[in-house]
Amino acid sequence: MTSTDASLRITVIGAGVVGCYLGGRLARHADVTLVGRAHVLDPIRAVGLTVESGEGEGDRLHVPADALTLSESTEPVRRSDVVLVCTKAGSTAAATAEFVPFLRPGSLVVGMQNGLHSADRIRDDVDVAPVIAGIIPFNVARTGPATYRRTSRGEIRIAEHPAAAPLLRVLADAGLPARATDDVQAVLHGKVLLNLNNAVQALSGLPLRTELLDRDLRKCVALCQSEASRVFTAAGVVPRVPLVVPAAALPTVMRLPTPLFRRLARAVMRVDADGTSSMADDLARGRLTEIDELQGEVVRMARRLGMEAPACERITDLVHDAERAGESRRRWTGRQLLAELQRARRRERRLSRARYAAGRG
Ligand SMILES: NC(=O)C1=CN([C@@H]2O[C@H](COP(=O)(O)OP(=O)(O)OC[C@H]3O[C@@H](n4cnc5c(N)ncnc54)[C@H](OP(=O)(O)O)[C@@H]3O)[C@@H](O)[C@H]2O)C=CC1
Ligand SMILES: CC(C)(CO)C(=O)C(=O)O
Repeated sequence: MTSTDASLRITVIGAGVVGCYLGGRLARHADVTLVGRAHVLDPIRAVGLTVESGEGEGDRLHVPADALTLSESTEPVRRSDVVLVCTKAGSTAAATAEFVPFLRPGSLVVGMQNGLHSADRIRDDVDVAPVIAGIIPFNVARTGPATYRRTSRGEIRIAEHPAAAPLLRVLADAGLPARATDDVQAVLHGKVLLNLNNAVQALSGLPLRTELLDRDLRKCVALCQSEASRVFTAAGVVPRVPLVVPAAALPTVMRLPTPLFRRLARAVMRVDADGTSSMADDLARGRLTEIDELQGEVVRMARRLGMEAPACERITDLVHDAERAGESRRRWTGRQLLAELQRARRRERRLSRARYAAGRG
């Protein structure tokens, strides 16, 4: 532990793959409590928590169970300096309602979820403490009952706030590159651009690496990204993509459509052969996904601006279909999914020509 921040008390609300990875890395440098479900905490109670990055032996940490506080109730928030909210978007409101009664003035709440509005929504329900956004740019996978592996790289971003300084210090002590950002909206939008890949990967049912090696699936992601980029530009946002990735040469098979896609691919190509996105994980476990915060958010923004985002809209519908279908959901090949998105775009172009003609007639 560092002498300065050893006493920083951090509670993770929603200890799943991201929360356990962060908690495990931070445990030697802060007083960490993981609040989560029994199916996640019991294996940790039994054997301790292991976190690794797959980047060498030295990067594997074992945290004995008694070096953490593990709780199924949010009551430990009562003594927290920092609360990291790591639930999925759909569980955030309920989780916030559970921890807010224990929140003490002077603590800091950080919403770590993907999507644009997580911190804003938490802030609506919190009046005793500042609530800021944090962005996790890397992917984490559960590789054993109590083992969590970071499968790609990137620097955590935390919205600039004076109360965030101790958190940034312990993240650095824990070897988790992290930086304050003065334009968190730009980074949140940049992260959404990367996460547009999640739905394509989840619909394909392929591991991330295999998905990114499929030319047609890459085109599907690029279609969504180009729609989103147009919408974000129209909204006056210049997204900052939160990736710090060495410019490693990509496999030659990957002739990639956009510079943005190349950045995603460089990060993800370092992923384990069978790494998947958080959305695939949700579908596999029969849970609702975060699609409404990703492609769904692009569609909502587009509508507000009088624009269309047909590929994002079609993907949103397909992921909702997959949520409903459960195990019998369709696994889309690249060719099928690309044809589906191109059809949606052609349909939209026809409609827009008809609207234009009707407007002139
Ligand atoms: N996985 C990844 O690699 C990345 C994920 N993210 C983002 O981080 C966020 C978290 O993702 P991830 O870690 O994958 O999600 P997980 O589903 O793995 O973890 C969330 C955990 O929180 C639990 N939970 C929900 N509500 C409560 C509650 N009220 N009290 C206690 N526990 C609760 C969930 O249980 P239950 O399932 O029972 O609801 C689940 O176990 C998401 O927004 C995701 O998009 C960002 C970057 C990478
Ligand atoms: C895998 C990645 C990087 C994008 O698909 C991700 O951020 C996630 O799993 O949420």
